[in-house]
Amino acid sequence: MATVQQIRRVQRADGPAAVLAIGTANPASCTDYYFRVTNSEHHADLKDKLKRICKKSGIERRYAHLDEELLGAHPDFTDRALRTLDARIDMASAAVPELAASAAAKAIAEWGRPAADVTHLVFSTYSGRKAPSADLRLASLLGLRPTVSRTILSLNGCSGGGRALQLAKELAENNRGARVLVACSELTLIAFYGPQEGRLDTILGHGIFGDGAGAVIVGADPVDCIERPLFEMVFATQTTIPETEDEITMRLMKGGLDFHVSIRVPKLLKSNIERCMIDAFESIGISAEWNDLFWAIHPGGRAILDHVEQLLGLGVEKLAASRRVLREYGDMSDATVIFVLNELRRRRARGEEVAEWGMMMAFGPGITIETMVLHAAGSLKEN
Ligand SMILES: CC(C)(COP(=O)(O)OP(=O)(O)OC[C@H]1O[C@@H](n2cnc3c(N)ncnc32)[C@H](O)[C@@H]1OP(=O)(O)O)[C@@H](O)C(=O)NCCC(=O)NCCSC(=O)/C=C/c1ccc(O)cc1
Repeated sequence: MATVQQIRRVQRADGPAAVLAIGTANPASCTDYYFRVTNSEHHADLKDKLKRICKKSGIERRYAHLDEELLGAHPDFTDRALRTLDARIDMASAAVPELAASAAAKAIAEWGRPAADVTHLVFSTYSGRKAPSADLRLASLLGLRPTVSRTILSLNGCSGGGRALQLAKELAENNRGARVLVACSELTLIAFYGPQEGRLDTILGHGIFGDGAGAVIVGADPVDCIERPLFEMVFATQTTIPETEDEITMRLMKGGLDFHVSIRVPKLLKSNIERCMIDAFESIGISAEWNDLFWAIHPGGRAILDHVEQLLGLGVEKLAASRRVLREYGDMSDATVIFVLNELRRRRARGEEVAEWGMMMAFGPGITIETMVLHAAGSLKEN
């Protein structure tokens, strides 16, 4: 008769969890219509503020599911005082898993194994308020098996990608043979409003947030000749900055998702992230020079990247992956860090980033800091 310890040993994977494949997707249309379609041309001061934020944002393009045609059919979305949450949730309930499915299909194709080999699904979105939720719809769109073990993370905001990847790491390392699909999918339609005096968060949101989905396959002990690890997931932690509950908030109201991002966020992160990084590397007994690492920092805004770069004395190329994702897509909340990992692996494949060890960080309401130490696996390949 086997002992419980022996059973546990057999249940656990031998090696560390690794990112085995990455896919991303965005809606087709770009967002450049805000003041025109919200009939707000008369808000000259807010228009100027949005221009100032856009100019300083480091963003050139963003994508949105809510295009002019859809908004034409739902003009009430511009007024946060109207009861539009149900209509927004209905729209998001269909579109969020569909966008996730486009990203996941690319990740599964790169992975090289059938979708039915996925054993666990971790889905993060702030757009849900329904059960069964987007994870089940995604499982059905992809043809995952009925025994797939699903977890949905809701309202984790921009740190949701980091949380989902950490959960995937734990699942993969504690269940021999597990293959975890992580999917993060966000559509800003849930929080789309016309400009309003005194609601500067809306202007900030329309300056920097965009729609996107990211998917990652995570597993330990890769199968030879089929699975090719990109990044090994070596160590992960979550930290909450004390007394910052009110700095980033999200709340579902009758008129949509009400969010607040305080102007203090970049400085609060600057004062707290280095401790998380030092603690992470000390826990695994590795001493790291910050410029010797590769970096996957959540680009929640240009100011955040500037603060991190300045604090750690990073060379200009070190945050290039985060800056490129910010420039091309904006802040897509929890999906963004997956885009950064995808960009990093492209840069590695082109020889533009050669560091062996790396740091991934995502930030969200709490203020929560998700930290993961990564190790670049040897067999990097282009998408
Ligand atoms: C690109 C920014 C916005 C501006 O650049 P800057 O170098 O700071 O420039 P300025 O200091 O001149 O600021 C330009 C204007 O932006 C204004 N601003 C500067 N942060 C702010 C501010 N949080 N509020 C509202 N005005 C501001 C600032 O007051 C100023 O207004 P004005 O004097 O009238 O020109 C920069 O501050 C920046 O990158 N901020 C980081 C934003 C940030 O904290 N992101 C992390 C959290 S993201 C997050 O939680 C997402 C939640 C989310 C929720 C819903 C969704 O659908 C999707 C996502």
